[in-house]
Amino acid sequence: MLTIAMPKGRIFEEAVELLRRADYALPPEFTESRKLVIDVPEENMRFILAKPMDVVTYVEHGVADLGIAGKDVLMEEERDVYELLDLQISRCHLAVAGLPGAKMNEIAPRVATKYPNIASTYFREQGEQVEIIRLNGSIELAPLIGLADRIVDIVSTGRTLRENGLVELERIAEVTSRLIVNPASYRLNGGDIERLVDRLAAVIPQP
Ligand SMILES: Nc1ncnc2c1ncn2[C@@H]1O[C@H](COP(=O)(O)OP(=O)(O)OP(=O)(O)O)[C@@H](O)[C@H]1O
Ligand SMILES: O=P(O)(O)OC[C@H]1O[C@H](OP(=O)(O)OP(=O)(O)O)[C@H](O)[C@@H]1O
Repeated sequence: MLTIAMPKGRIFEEAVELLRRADYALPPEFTESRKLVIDVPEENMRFILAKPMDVVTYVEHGVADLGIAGKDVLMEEERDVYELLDLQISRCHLAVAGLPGAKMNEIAPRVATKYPNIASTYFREQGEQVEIIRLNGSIELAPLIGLADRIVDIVSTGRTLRENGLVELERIAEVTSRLIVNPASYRLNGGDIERLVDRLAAVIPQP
């Protein structure tokens, strides 16, 4: 049996839709219950529903064979998992943003983000030394109230930036969700996993 860690939240619906398009008969309880472990015996599969940032942890520890995770999450923490497939869902990008015209503080430049590793690598590569301030959400607030000069965050429609009077300054990376696998499980269950990959690959929307 294959165990798949699914990200709750905004990726979930698109991921379920993709699996259904690939002909996986997911029961209604998938979208209609609060259950966190859902067995689909007809497919010899078990799904666990986790926070998006935690999916990689379940897969790395081998309690899930496979998982679906945003490229942003995979970039932020180097984990011992393989990326098998770009699912082309939940498309967005990572960007640097700030108040229009506002310069970085020359003495103590600060960047607020939910992605401290991505942000510090990016600014280091630009040759800029900045202090990274980690926040858990509402990142756009930071420049508005003077906590930071810049933010590094996800941009999708651009609405949150716009409605808060911020502008995108630099694009860091494109983000879509990926199918990831535990390396040991891949060696053990290669055949089953390849069949799943083939079924998904056949229905992935073209970029
Ligand atoms: N507009 C968006 N904002 C944030 N994440 C997005 C967006 N569009 C797609 N994504 C993808 O969705 C994932 C985040 O999903 P979600 O917002 O449900 O989780 P979360 O922010 O970790 O959870 P929570 O808000 O409950 O802390 C990201 O890792 C990213 O890959
Ligand atoms: O470009 P947009 O379509 O406006 O989407 C981008 C926003 O969505 C995410 O926040 P989320 O809704 O996850 O809330 P959060 O601030 O709690 O992270 C992200 O952190 C941005 O704030």
